[in-house]
Amino acid sequence: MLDVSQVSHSYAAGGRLWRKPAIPVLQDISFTLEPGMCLGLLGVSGTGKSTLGKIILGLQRPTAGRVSFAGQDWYARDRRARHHMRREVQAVFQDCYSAVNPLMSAGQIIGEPLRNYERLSALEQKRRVAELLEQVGLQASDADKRPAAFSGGQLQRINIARAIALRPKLIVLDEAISSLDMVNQTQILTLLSQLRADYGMSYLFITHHIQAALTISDRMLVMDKGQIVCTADSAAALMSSPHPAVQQLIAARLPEHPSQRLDWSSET
Ligand SMILES: Nc1ncnc2c1ncn2[C@@H]1O[C@H](COP(=O)(O)OP(=O)(O)OP(=O)(O)O)[C@@H](O)[C@H]1O
Repeated sequence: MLDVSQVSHSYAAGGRLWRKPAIPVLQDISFTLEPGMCLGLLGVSGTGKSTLGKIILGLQRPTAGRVSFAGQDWYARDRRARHHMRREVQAVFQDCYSAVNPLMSAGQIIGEPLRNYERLSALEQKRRVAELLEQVGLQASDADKRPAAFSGGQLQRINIARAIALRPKLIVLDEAISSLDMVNQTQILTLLSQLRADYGMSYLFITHHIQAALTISDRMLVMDKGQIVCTADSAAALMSSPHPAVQQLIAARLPEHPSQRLDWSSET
């Protein structure tokens, strides 16, 4: 469904008097994502995960390579076709507060993609928003509240409701749980797993949080300095990788007390 082929990207370095060489951020990235699958994209800060996420969302044209979705090249299509493609690929970002307009109600936020893509009567729109709110564990009566009235976890549920409103085929979740406390992280992961089971959507789950990736992903890719350095289909395969980038992610999440450490090597 999603085919990322030999994607490389460099950012222009600027420079006032003379042009500095561009800074390479991604090098020769290739992978596929099948329908209904969750692919975890792991790496420490600055490895290029968000840049890759933006390229996959159609927001950043790569310097080289091809991204195709359902057989269509994202960056070769005309504007109208891209408008249609955007319906199928949605996103949830880390900062749940800046992702919403503080002056809009939750109902307006969730209803925005429906207004853009579907011609619903006011009554039908209200019914769909109420349904979406309930699907993400909120209440229909929350539709009238503004973002300031919600906690971070609740607001991220609203962002998820907006992302699933059009029943997309793929959701790019870029550090979508990273700013939440542990209880909310667990609850949102459970919600995402449930929604995927219900609707068969695919996820690209971008994170530096190895436990979260292991919880939700069918396959994991680890990036280091703009390259994929490890591909793993199980926790055991990931945890046994000797690559320093993987070991760094593992070490970053180990609890201080040895008795609390999990024996990942026995997991499949
Ligand atoms: N618009 C931009 N212009 C120039 N350089 C950029 C731009 N966006 C990102 N970069 C640089 O590209 C590199 C990769 O950034 P990116 O945000 O993709 O990494 P990341 O793995 O998602 O990191 P983080 O988890 O901290 O967001 C970094 O060195 C960053 O400074």
